[in-house]
Amino acid sequence: MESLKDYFSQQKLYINDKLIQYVYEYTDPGRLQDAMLYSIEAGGKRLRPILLMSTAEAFGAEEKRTLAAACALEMIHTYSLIHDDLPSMDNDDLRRGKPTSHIMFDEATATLAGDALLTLSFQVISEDPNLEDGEKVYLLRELASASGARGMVAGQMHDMQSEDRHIPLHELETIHKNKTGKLIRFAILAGAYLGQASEESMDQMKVMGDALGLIFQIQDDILDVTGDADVLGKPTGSDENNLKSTYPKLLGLDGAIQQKANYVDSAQNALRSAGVDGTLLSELIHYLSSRDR
Ligand SMILES: CC(C)=CCC/C(C)=C/COP(=O)(O)OP(=O)(O)O
Ligand SMILES: C=C(C)CCOP(=O)(O)OP(=O)(O)O
Repeated sequence: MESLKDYFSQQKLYINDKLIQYVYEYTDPGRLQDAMLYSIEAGGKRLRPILLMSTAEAFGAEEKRTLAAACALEMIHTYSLIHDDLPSMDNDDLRRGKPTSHIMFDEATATLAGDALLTLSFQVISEDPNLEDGEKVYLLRELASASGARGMVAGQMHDMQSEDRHIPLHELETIHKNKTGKLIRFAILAGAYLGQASEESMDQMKVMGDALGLIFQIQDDILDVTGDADVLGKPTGSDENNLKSTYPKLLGLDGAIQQKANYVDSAQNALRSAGVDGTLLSELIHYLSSRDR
């Protein structure tokens, strides 16, 4: 197999082309389209669509059947970052190594570009010619649930409400499971579903998806303390500045690293039990837990 880096670059190109194609196909020239393209083209590792497509591949799904869900997921993720950076939320100036949308355009345009990416995500799944109607309903339901008022949006609300106060570890974990974990869980779930995984395999993949979401967020918290803003493409130290509770703050840096290692074990165990060729996914777990992203 080619190296993980080559695989990533190849998948990224493929996903980027399709994302841009969708924006042109479903929007008209003008400021809104410019703002949507600006954030989509600003970069980003495309981890969520890559996870979705890699899981689908492990279960033998045809690649063309995975692209709409993969791009929809990245659109929702990109919208969430645009809104997360707004002055009313984290008030950040830099994202993906570039000025944030509200700095480049203005606050109203950034809000609307986020709204348009969110709604476009549901449109591209619902109109995809490679999916059966039942599959579309499943994907739309799971994506809405992962991103909505009991998913990512709930996590963001809870996160904001926890600023400036000490919260216990179980509460921090609930925030992360919703804010970051649910989209990552969707990537794994949707990939396994499109590959027609058995019920038993789906159950294991859900466990893996939950663990991976926490691994991802713990690493993000760690990098906010130890990372390099130039490598990350966003400021470091913002959790400290916004007085946010994080794993390193609650457990200390070593404790956070240990907690992450526990979740890596759970994710790898669940993957082994899923009865699938998990070579690539296993490498991805390792990559997500260790990379200077
Ligand atoms: C509905 C909305 C707006 C959801 C935002 C979800 C999200 C994961 C934001 C980034 O979190 P972060 O602030 O911890 O990360 P970063 O350091 O990248 O800003
Ligand atoms: C959920 C969090 C912690 C925000 C950043 O996510 P990524 O690290 O995946 O950001 P991009 O590569 O997509 O910019």
